[in-house]
Amino acid sequence: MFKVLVSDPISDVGLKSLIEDPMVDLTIQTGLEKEQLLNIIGNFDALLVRSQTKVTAEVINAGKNLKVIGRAGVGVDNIDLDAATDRGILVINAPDGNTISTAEHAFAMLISMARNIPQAHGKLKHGVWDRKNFTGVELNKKVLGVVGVGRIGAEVAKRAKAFNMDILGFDPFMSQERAEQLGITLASVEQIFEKADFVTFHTPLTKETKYMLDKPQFAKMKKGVRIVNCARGGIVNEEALYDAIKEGIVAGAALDVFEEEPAVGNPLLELPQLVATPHLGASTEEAQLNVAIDVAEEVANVLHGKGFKNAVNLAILPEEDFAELKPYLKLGQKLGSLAAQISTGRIEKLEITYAGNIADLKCEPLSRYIIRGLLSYHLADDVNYINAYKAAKSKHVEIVESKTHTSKGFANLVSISVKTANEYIQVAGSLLNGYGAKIVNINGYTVDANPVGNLLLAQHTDKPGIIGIVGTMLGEADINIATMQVGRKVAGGDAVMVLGVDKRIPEDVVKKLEAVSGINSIFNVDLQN
Ligand SMILES: NC(=O)C1=CN([C@@H]2O[C@H](COP(=O)(O)OP(=O)(O)OC[C@H]3O[C@@H](n4cnc5c(N)ncnc54)[C@H](O)[C@@H]3O)[C@@H](O)[C@H]2O)C=CC1
Ligand SMILES: O=C(O)CCC(=O)C(=O)O
Repeated sequence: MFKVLVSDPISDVGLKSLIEDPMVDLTIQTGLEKEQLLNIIGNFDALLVRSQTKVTAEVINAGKNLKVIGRAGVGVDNIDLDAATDRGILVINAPDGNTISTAEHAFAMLISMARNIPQAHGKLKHGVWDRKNFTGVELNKKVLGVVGVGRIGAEVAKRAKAFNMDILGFDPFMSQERAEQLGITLASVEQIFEKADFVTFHTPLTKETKYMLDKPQFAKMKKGVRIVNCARGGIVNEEALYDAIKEGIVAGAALDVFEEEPAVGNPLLELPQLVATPHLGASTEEAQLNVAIDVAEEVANVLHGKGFKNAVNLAILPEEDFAELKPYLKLGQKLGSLAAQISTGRIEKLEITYAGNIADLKCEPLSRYIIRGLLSYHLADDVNYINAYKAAKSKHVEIVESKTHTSKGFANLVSISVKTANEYIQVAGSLLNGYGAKIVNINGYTVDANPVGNLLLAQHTDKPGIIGIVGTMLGEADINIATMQVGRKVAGGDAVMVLGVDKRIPEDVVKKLEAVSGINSIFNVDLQN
């Protein structure tokens, strides 16, 4: 008998596959206090949650019998994935079932904000017939910027087309062809922020998207811009949004998500320009039924040892598949992440070459780690070891793998080339006997860098003084340089500098470094995870 606990309100019709399973003993107990959950979780093989239950490391460690955690929805930010992975507990989600509901909610928020519907409704309910203070704006012919054109962003764009809006879109994986299909003009995030009358966010919260709309970006926006965020709190910096509203840059904001939830007491709620809902994007009968069906079926499959589609972590790696490759896996993931962080433009193709003695191994598991490293920089937990090839296919990234015994003097060499719409990036790494994993080549320059922590990568002209200036600027910003590597092809030509630094370099320091004469580009690379 499998014991399954449902600890958040999840549609019971959707749970039918579990309720009717003779091998499943289902307990539905919502609103549990932390201590209550800790006391009972040890009895269960599976836990099903929405977003209220905080599945912390403490809960996971108390779940001695837990085999699977199911999230009825997309985001898994309420589940400690590392703790689950460490314990070999599979985490699955239901990414497709709430797309339409969330897109409709974002659109409802956009229209209510444009026409001041919640504010006017509130006044009328309190007996005030106010027709003077609620003049709105039309959507017709306005520029809508869609940041993140995945499942939900694409549905929002379709709806905006029906309202005759001009749509600018940015997504690191959106091709020209896909943009044309959706009637979207491809634009950079900077262009969107500068040109849009409305901006709506539909990305996950990642290191890259955290505070992507902040004070410097607000300063460049059109006066009177309106902002929608129905994705995740923290994509828009709330403090900066508050100031931008007060300064009259932002005419309205519609938020379904907040940096801290429940957002009761949030200062933004005091502003009349704010339209807010308490994380209701997926709260429709249809979405809740869909996600419940998806997650219940997947959990039942896992418990019965059958196949499943939507794993979020790497809990069940078949060890025998990768025993010999194990030392390379982290290196592979870091090479993928490095390539993602130093490339610009839509990723179109990933070529992986295994050279030297690694060419004799069955390298598919390593390729999965490389793909994961490359794609997860943008897709966060949506891509993992299990779905890596599928995620690449769904984002139209071509994967080409090859092997050779010619390894440029290294016993083993893992090289990856990433073709984007703008450029061609190459990085390579090796496991060096006695030294561990190293990045040994970046865009044709020989380097010797540890694939860990924070790196500063500068492409520059090989001339006296540059290294000193960089060192001084970092010193002034209180950033300690742990390691330093310089590579060049010819004296006086193009060169690359790779610095290992003890903490992430703030964006204002990066901007100053970019302005140094002789420095062509700067990348602030994070290889911590
Ligand atoms: N308010 C709510 O109740 C709900 C909120 N969500 C949120 O909406 C988000 C989007 O969901 P889906 O569309 O289903 O996910 P998705 O994975 O289909 O789309 C996300 C898109 O964001 C893109 N992206 C990543 N980094 C980016 C960047 N820096 N700039 C521009 N685009 C970037 C990705 O390439 C991807 O195409 C989820 O991550 C979740 O946090 C999802 C469902 C309900
Ligand atoms: O369960 C919910 O209502 C939250 C939905 C959500 O934010 C998600 O699926 O990412």
